[in-house]
Amino acid sequence: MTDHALLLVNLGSPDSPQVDDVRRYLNQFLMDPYVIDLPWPVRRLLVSLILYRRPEESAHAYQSIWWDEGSPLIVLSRRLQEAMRDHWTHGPVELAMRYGSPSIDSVLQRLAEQGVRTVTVAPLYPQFADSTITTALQEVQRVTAARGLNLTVNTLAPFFAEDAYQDALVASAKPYLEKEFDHLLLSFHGIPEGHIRKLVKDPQHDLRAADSRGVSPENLALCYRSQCLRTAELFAERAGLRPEQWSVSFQSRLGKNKWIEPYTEARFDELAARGVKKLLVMSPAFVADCIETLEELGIRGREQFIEAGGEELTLVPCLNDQSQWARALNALCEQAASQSK
Ligand SMILES: C=CC1=C(C)c2cc3[nH]c(cc4nc(cc5[nH]c(cc1n2)c(C)c5CCC(=O)O)C(CCC(=O)O)=C4C)c(C)c3C=C
Ligand SMILES: [Fe+2]
Ligand SMILES: [Fe+2]
Repeated sequence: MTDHALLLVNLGSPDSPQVDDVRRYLNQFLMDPYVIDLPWPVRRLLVSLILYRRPEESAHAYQSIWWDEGSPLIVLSRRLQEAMRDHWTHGPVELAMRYGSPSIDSVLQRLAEQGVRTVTVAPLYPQFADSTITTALQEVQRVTAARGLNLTVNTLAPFFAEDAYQDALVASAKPYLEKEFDHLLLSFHGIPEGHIRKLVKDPQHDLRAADSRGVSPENLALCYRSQCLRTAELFAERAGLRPEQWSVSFQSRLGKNKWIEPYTEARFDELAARGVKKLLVMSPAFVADCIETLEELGIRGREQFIEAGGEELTLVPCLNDQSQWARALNALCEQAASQSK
């Protein structure tokens, strides 16, 4: 059977690190109602205000991490796509981006024209959030309906607790954990608390909880923050870390709303003040390195930590196209494909 495609979906980057391309990308990204969940006129006004200054700042940040081949996120996702071609035997392996290019629209149309009948969609996010997974799957549904594509679509569920993913994560971090370090910070991308409150109706659910132990399966399935905590707890257990050796934080806050805590920026200062000199940082919300890891943590975060009295910040690379991760992802996608048959 060669008519069953695997479609990897990631977030996407600007076409170039120039201000105009960054503005266009940010406009598409931030006007997504799953990202800024305000009524259209208010969202338009807010995004226009953000676009007054942000494109220049972000372009500067993108320029500091851009590679000759392009955006690290796209280049690394392409490399993963190539690696997956050695494993996925049911048809083509494609890559699409939720924002920018290659768009979900262009890739699904091409697959349908090639005679593909079934698509297993793999959003490349270990944890669930409306601003990542829901919006990507909605776009797949929208395009399929709008273009009248005759495609059966099945999807890979959030995989933060899957053994194959956790094993790959531990294997990727092992060389770093074997060297001397004072503390491991697991920094996840943040989201506004309101995004979680909208999904988790249980008023008892604690968005400030220090761990995910008391969380019910129903709340865990909808709460991005609890899933991040659980990702870290499972990782630490497998990696044999003691509780005082690691902690969790959330980065990339945008705007004035309350985002999930603790904030990564605050943790850098606290850890340095506590005497941590050698800090390891990993980001298990991303499967590919991107501006958030390379610039926010690797450049700005390092500067901040060292100014606060730290000595060394080492970034553990994301899973990228590591062979154990490609095998693990294929096994997870095979499961997703067979469960839907
Ligand atoms: C882990 C997954 C992600 C979640 C959840 C998420 C939510 C989210 N993001 C923004 C705003 C921005 N994010 C930006 C970059 C970016 N975000 C993710 C992933 C998640 N975002 C990735 C992989 C990237 C990197 C893209 C790249 O090209 O490398 C940016 C752009 C960069 C910048 O200007 O800082 C913004 C803006 C919001 C508002 C949000 C939840 C509501
Ligand atoms: Fe983001
Ligand atoms: Fe960021």
